[in-house]
Amino acid sequence: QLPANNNLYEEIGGQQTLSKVFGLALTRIYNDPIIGHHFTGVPKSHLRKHLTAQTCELIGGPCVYQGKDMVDVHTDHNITDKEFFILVEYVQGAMRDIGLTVEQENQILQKLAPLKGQIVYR
Ligand code: HEM
Repeated sequence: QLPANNNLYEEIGGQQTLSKVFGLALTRIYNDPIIGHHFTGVPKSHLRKHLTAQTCELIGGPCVYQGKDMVDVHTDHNITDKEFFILVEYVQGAMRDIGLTVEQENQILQKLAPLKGQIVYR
């Protein structure tokens, strides 16, 4: 682990908070009638771990994402723009429900948004 150095990461309560956010978001995502089917056979704990580390790293926390390449894991799913936004809304809703401020929410979403090009189907 690298030393922590980021205000946003510290401010929200670090990995513990991120893990709660993704735990809640993934429960909802796995049950969603439109996007839930993509996750059949994918252990929730696996995604939770990787999403937490990836987001921690993106907001300057002391984590190194050790999951697979974003294009490689998503390409076979032919994910649409609409599906992407459905998932992001669950992440946003979970941040709200866990108690992050709208400003913290937006700062985190701004870091996730640029990944869209690697996730949606072209
Ligand atoms: C900001 C949006 C997203 C982020 C940050 C993200 C991130 C990730 C990460 C970190 C993994 C784990 C990689 C690994 O296994 O090493 C993953 C896997 C996966 N993602 Fe996403 N993802 C996003 C959007 C989506 C969307 C919109 C869908 C589908 C509707 C989706 C479907 C999947 C599936 C099905 C897997 C598992 C693939 C497999 O293990 O074969 N993702 N994603």
